Amino acid sequence: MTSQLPIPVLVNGAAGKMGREVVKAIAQTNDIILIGAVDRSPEFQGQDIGELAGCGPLEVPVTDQFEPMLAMLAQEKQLGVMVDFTHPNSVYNNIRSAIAYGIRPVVGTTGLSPEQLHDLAEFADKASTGCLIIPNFSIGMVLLQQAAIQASQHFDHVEIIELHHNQKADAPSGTALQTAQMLAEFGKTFNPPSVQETEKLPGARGSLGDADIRIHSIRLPGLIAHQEVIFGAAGQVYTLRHDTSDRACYMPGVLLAIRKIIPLKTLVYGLEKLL
Ligand SMILES: NC(=O)C1=CN([C@@H]2O[C@H](COP(=O)(O)OP(=O)(O)OC[C@H]3O[C@@H](n4cnc5c(N)ncnc54)[C@H](OP(=O)(O)O)[C@@H]3O)[C@@H](O)[C@H]2O)C=CC1
Ligand SMILES: O=C(O)C1=N[C@H](C(=O)O)C[C@H](O)C1
Repeated sequence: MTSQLPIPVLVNGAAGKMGREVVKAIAQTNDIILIGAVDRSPEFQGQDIGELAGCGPLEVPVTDQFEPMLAMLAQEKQLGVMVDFTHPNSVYNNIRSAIAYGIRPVVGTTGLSPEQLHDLAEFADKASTGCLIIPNFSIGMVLLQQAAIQASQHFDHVEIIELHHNQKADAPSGTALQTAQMLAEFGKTFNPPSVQETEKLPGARGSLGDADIRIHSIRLPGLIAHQEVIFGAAGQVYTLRHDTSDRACYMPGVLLAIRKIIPLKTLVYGLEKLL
C-alpha cells in the first residue's frame, strides 16, 4: 500500500489576519504541510510563524522573498500549492509568478479586475496549471448566493449591501461583485426605473454592478464581513443576510481548495464549483 505524501504549501501574506488563520488550520491537518511563510511586514521577519499564528512553534522558513520560496517549493517531490491572502495590488503578479514556477495558486485575495482574471485564465490554461480564485471561502456565503439565484427568478428588483471592517483595501467586496455577476448570468436585467432619480450626493445610490444591481459598501471598525441581498416587489421585501464572527469560518473552504487543486489544469473561479 502506498501512503500519499502531504501536499506542500507556501502561505503568502502569512502575517495577516487571514494568513495566520491559514497557518493554524494547516498545522492541524495530517495531509497538508506548511513549507514556508512569506509576508512583507517588517515585524514578521525573524519570527516563528506558528507562534505568531497562535498554534505553537513551526520550524519553517519565514521571509519577505516570494520568488526564492516559489523556487524552493518547485523542488519538492509533490506538486506544491501557494495560498495567497495579500493585497489587491500584488495578487495578480503573485499568481503569475506561482504558475510560472508550476505551483498551484489558491487565492483568497480580492480586487482582481475582469481583465486580470481573463489574462490569468489564459495563462493557467497555457501552462496546464490549476488555479483557484475564490472570492469567499465560507459555505454560508455559497448558500446565500444559491438562495439569491433562486429568488432572482421571481423578483425584478434587488440591491446588495456589503459591510466590512475598515482595514479592507478594496470596495466593493469581491463577494458582492461575484453575487451580482451570478444573478446576471441568467440574462435578466434588474431594477427597471420607476422615476427619474437625482443623486444629491454622488454615490448616494451605490455603484452599479452587473445586470444593473446596485452595490453599497459600508466600512466600520467592529465589523468583520457581512452581506445582505435585498429583493423587493409590491408589498414584500425578501432579505438574505450572511454574517461572519470569526475568520475560522473560511478555513474548511481553504483546506478543501488545497486538496482539490492538484489535478486541475485550468483556472476555476468560486467555491461553489468545488462543492
Ligand atoms: N476569499 C475569502 O474568503 C477572503 C478574502 N479576504 C481577502 O484576503 C486579502 C487579505 O485579507 P486580510 O488577511 O484581512 O488582510 P491583512 O492586511 O490582514 O493581511 C495581508 C497581509 O499580507 C501582507 N502583504 C501585503 N502585500 C504583500 C505582498 N506584496 N507580499 C507579501 N505580503 C504582503 C500584509 O502586510 P502589510 O500589513 O505590511 O501590508 C499583511 O501582513 C484581502 O484581499 C481580503 O479581501 C479576506 C477574508 C476572506
Ligand atoms: O476583506 C475581507 O475581510 C473579506 N474579503 C472578501 C471579499 O472582498 O469579498 C471576502 C469576505 O467578504 C471578507
